Amino acid sequence: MPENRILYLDAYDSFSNNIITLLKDSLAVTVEIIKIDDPRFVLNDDAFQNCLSRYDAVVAGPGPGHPANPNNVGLIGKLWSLPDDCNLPVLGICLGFQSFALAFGAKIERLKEPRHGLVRRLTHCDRDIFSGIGELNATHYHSLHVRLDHDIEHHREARLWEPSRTCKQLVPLAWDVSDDANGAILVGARHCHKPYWGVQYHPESICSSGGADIFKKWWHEARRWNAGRMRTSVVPAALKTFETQPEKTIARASQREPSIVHWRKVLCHKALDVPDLVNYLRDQGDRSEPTLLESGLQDDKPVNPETGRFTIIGLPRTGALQILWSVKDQLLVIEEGGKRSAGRMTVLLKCRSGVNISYEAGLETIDVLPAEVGSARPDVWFLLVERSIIIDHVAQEVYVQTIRDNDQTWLNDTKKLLQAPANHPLANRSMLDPDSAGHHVVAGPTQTEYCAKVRACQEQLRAGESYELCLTDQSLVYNPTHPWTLYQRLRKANPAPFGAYLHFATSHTHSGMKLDVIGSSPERFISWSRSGKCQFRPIKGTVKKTPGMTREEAEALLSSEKERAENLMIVDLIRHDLNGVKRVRNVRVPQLMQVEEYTTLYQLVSVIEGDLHPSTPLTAALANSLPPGSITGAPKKRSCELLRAIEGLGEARGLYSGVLGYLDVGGGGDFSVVIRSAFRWGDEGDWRVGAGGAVTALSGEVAEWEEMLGKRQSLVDVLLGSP
Ligand SMILES: C=C(O[C@@H]1C=C(C(=O)O)C=C[C@H]1O)C(=O)O
Ligand SMILES: NC(=O)CC[C@H](N)C(=O)O
Repeated sequence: MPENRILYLDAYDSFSNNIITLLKDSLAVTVEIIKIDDPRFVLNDDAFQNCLSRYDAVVAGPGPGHPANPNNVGLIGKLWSLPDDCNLPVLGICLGFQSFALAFGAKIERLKEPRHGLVRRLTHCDRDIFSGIGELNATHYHSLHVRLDHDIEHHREARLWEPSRTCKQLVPLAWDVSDDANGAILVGARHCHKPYWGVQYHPESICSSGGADIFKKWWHEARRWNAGRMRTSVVPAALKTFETQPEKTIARASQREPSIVHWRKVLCHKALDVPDLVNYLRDQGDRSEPTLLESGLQDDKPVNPETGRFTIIGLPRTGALQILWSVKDQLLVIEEGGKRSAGRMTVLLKCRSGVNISYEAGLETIDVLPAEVGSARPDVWFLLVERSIIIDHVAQEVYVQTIRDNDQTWLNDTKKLLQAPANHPLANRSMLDPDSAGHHVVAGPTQTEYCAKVRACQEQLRAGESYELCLTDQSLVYNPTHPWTLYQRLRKANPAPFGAYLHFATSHTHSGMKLDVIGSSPERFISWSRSGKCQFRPIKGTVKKTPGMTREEAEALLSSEKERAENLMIVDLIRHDLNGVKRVRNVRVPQLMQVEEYTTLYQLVSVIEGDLHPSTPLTAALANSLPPGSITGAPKKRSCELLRAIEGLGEARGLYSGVLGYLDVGGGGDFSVVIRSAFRWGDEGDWRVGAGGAVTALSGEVAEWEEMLGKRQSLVDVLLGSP
């Protein structure tokens, strides 16, 4: 274990874990994290100073808000006035840098045009922490900036590196002089004699270059300063033993023992027709409704063979085990065979089954209060599925599987059924029921309202409260037609890698709860293999397919700075979520911003992967990453708080923008983001269709409105019975 210790002060940013990982990887140090509002230290300076004495240096992190607001900087604000004998080296990043500069006389001003996810070439002094760094691309995430009152226009370039008249203690180290709208922006500085450095960009971003080098140079300077003072960190013995304890947990790998699955491979005479098969299974009387997670096809090929390879038809038994969690009443219900009991929350992550998790359940994991909702709804709903039919659309194979003991008869009968030739009972069953009358739009946003919300988001972005906000809205559509009929229309209109037809219901007679879902999501949230390789595939960046639009044209539109910035922010955010999982290794980005084509839209998609340690539960990355970053914005916590107020739905987002998928009995799992989907509670007649998009400083309000319409269109068309 390395002896050197860095304290990271976390201002609730969504990139912190990337900084921490880069520090650990490039400096071979231990990094410990304290939140800026840690109650042990905010009102107790002695305790804070005592805590600092255990570290060799501090990194004061980025974050939302303004450095003059004590709630936004918390403990970071205390660093700049430490008594001399407590002083230690600090690197401030973005908000941390702004707090440093503010403390020594700089002004903090709003940029004319905020810079969120923009990459710029820096001009640096080639000295100090920038010495020998060479060309540097820097990703910026800020709305505010530090002004030293350099009159750049009227000075020779050499003056860039001298302190200004008003801030004599701050020595500039790097500038961005490429920006016509904002003028020269200070992006690096140090104190003239105290051990404080700061940068106004994100060295850890996937699109920044030289991040590790900057950290190494800073660390070199920091150690030199400590050596000059003969300062060493004091680690109490108790802390040392505490740190070695987690090693013991490695032996827990046995958690991954798979349950016993009985299965048969089926040789089919022709490709199975999924609706025919589901129709047949639905007619089989004594069971619950089949659950369908379908990989959509176009011209008999998977729409996306990477994410949409398998179709999984689940056949839950009547009275199957279900586990439900409700955020509003904090109630966990376990139901099996019609009987109910209460249990502890920890049961949830051990069950392997079909699962849906609402946006609000995700908010609960990041300590954000959800919107006030009228009635308690299940926010997590697990359903144990013992029998299933799996169609592999790539290898063109079909499997029948069960985890029930002594289920050979069912296995054999189902195999026979699937093998039978073309004129068997499965054929031609997918006649659609006629549409029931009376469907209509019940409620939805108007353009005026939506555009006002886009502007409200942009005001928060300009104020530095967020870097990107994924604004969404909900429309209600009444259509009493059977959901299965509606799903069959949807799968034709908008075949997607994460098609879903689900009917969940509790059997309890008094407060029976029902949920219908029809979905056509293009977006994988997370999948993980039994060996612990996990993958996120955020979509961010959308272009509507207009008649005659070529892929080249779509690529040109999606390569704009606005679309790339939106995507980059979410890539960095998801890297952070994944880097925050205990003992995760090798977080990487094998695909950065590639264009993927769907039925009605072109989208920009990135892939983030990492490897879970054998001692880490396989569900850890899922649990650590809710709600999905692509439907929140960044930084996640502050953005969700702002969205709650701006969206003002007076309603939960519910399953929309939550996640839906399965945990397989062997330990793997695959979850989509619930978008391009509709859901309906049994006690309400109306389908809820959510849609939205990321708002950045560069967004146009009408374009955002149109993007939202484009995203909800296929669902609204299906629900309104349009051809
Ligand atoms: C919010 C939605 O989509 C999300 C937002 C996207 C965007 O801003 O480009 C793209 C895909 C989704 O992550 C939606 O479809 O309702
Ligand atoms: N990345 C950051 O730390 C941002 C700092 C500050 N909230 C701004 O927008 O300028």
